[in-house]
Amino acid sequence: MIKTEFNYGDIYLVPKKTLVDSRKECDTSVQFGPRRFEMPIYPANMKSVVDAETCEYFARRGWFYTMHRFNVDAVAFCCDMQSKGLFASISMGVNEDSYQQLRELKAAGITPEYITVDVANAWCVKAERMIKYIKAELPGSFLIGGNIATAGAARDLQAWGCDAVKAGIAGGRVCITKNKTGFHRPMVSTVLDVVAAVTIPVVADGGIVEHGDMAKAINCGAAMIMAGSLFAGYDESAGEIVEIDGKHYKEYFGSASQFNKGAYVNVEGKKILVEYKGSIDKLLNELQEDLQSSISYAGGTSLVALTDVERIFVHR
Ligand SMILES: NC(=O)C1=CN([C@@H]2O[C@H](COP(=O)(O)OP(=O)(O)OC[C@H]3O[C@@H](n4cnc5c(N)ncnc54)[C@H](OP(=O)(O)O)[C@@H]3O)[C@@H](O)[C@H]2O)C=CC1
Ligand SMILES: Nc1nc2c(ncn2[C@@H]2O[C@H](COP(=O)(O)O)[C@@H](O)[C@H]2O)c(=O)[nH]1
Repeated sequence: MIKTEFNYGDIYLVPKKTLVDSRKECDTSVQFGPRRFEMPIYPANMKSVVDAETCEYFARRGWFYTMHRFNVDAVAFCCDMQSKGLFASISMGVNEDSYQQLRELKAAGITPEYITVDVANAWCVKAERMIKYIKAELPGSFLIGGNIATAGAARDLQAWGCDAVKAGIAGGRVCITKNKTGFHRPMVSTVLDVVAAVTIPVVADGGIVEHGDMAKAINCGAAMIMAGSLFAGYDESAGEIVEIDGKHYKEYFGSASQFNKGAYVNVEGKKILVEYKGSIDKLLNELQEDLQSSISYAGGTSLVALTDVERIFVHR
């Protein structure tokens, strides 16, 4: 039997009576682990999206962030953030270089507030070992495990010790996993399944195209949303600026791209150019305004209202 599954573009939310006098009354903040953040969306832990400056910018603004894990000195990064009174949120892989970084953090007495285990398919023995290791060695860190795309994977990651899971396989803009391996699940179906399977928060990762997709992800039960291409075209994004025929672009490349890996081995990502749009401040304000508006259409004053509206599937 072939199942029908849905992406953000296949669904819409049905409006309720608005009860606030202004969209400004709608509160977009979210509790995620030990902290509360202004918005439930944050930039992807990719080298072409975030660097140390991006992370500091988001943390100072009261938004969540996660530093990527590619050639990063985790001890130096965490020390720098924490010495500035900001939280430290880092990523780890599943190989020896990541175990080494974790040993160094522990030896230096540093506990990052957040650690994300970042692999393509975290429903695997190497991620299981890493998740259990982090929970044993740095139990004070809030541990996000990803990525996964099914209820079974979500249950296992919770059982292994994750405090949150990150859901979304092969739905990203620079992803070529589905082309090269045949594996993928649309985001709405992924998030609904994963959320129903666990009692820990779920991060919906990838595939955000329209601002309204934030409300749709939350409607499906996501606590947080990770997005790459949405944040890639700005001054504060990490990618390089490229000029072609007088027009400016920013590089956006997958973590499993040849460009990021430095070799054409197990490549499951590509590099693209996205339109350069200047300062990110305008985008962040607009995302917040749009989400406030979504909450008002849901008839509420906070994000929880979005989980209690009817979801319709649109056949195109
Ligand atoms: N969200 C998504 O859909 C996807 C995201 N990515 C991103 O790309 C980056 C690289 O991901 P990833 O390749 O997992 O990380 P790494 O390149 O760090 O690989 C992790 C380790 O796991 C092994 N490994 C990776 N994939 C498999 C597999 N399918 N079967 C068995 N062993 C495997 C690798 O060995 P070996 O290389 O020898 O197999 C390697 O030792 C990450 O940042 C990830 O988030 C990549 C693809 C999909
Ligand atoms: N299949 C791949 N997925 C990747 C790669 N690098 C990152 N990613 C995933 O994409 C999202 C961002 O998606 P977007 O639609 O918001 O642009 C990111 O968070 C990762 O989960 C890759 O090389 N291959």
